[in-house]
Amino acid sequence: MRRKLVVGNWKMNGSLDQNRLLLEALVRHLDEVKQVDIAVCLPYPYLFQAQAILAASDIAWGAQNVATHEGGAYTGEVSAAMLKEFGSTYVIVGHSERNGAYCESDADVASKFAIAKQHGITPIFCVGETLQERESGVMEYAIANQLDAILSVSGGALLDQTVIAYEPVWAIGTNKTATPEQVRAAHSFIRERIAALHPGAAESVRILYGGSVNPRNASQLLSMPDVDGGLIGRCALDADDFERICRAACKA
Ligand SMILES: O=C(CO)COP(=O)(O)O
Repeated sequence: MRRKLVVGNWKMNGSLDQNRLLLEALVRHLDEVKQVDIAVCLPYPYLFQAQAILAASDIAWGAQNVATHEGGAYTGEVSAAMLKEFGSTYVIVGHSERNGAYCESDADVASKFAIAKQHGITPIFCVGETLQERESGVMEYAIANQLDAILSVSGGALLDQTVIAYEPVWAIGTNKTATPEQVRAAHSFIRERIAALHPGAAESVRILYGGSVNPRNASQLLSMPDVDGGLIGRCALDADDFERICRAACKA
């Protein structure tokens, strides 16, 4: 039985003052929510602050990206070892906002995934189709390609105990949530694809849905078969909304 996981992706939002209020509110609101795992992935400069405020709680924290290299002359990059020093449990890799704007390749994402695992950080690997791919009927092909990039570099065994987020690009930040049936179909496709290569990993990997999840649609989306939680953008920036989504996940 997989435990549900709800992760807030704060993206490039926050300030020391805003974060303190939000993190302290999350600690208070979520103190008694024990049935699901909860985490926030915030911008690098605030990992230290998250560590200070969340360490005594059950809420985990992590980053939104990681370097493909261990260290050295890579201006502007942040290594997995550095994330680990600040207590990061998770790191998001392959988010579509990075693939598009920063030209991250499948090979880059596969390296990030592998290096995070080597440092004991759980990668949250994002996959998902564009609207054009869905409308032209190649959605499964697109997702399979993204998955295979990881499977070919890391092998199925590395997927054990990791997290995949299905985030249809057209549903991110748009209020166009995928329907429960679309979510179910995509999640079951992802699990079957992994099972074909590595049945053990397919059972343990948690598959989250991300894309315009809010307190009103969370119960239905998160209770679909093969959905093991959510990756939440905008609604993770509001303590009440995030709490309601976490509570919905408990009942899902
Ligand atoms: O990109 C997302 C999470 O990684 C989803 O963002 P929204 O929940 O704001 O649509």
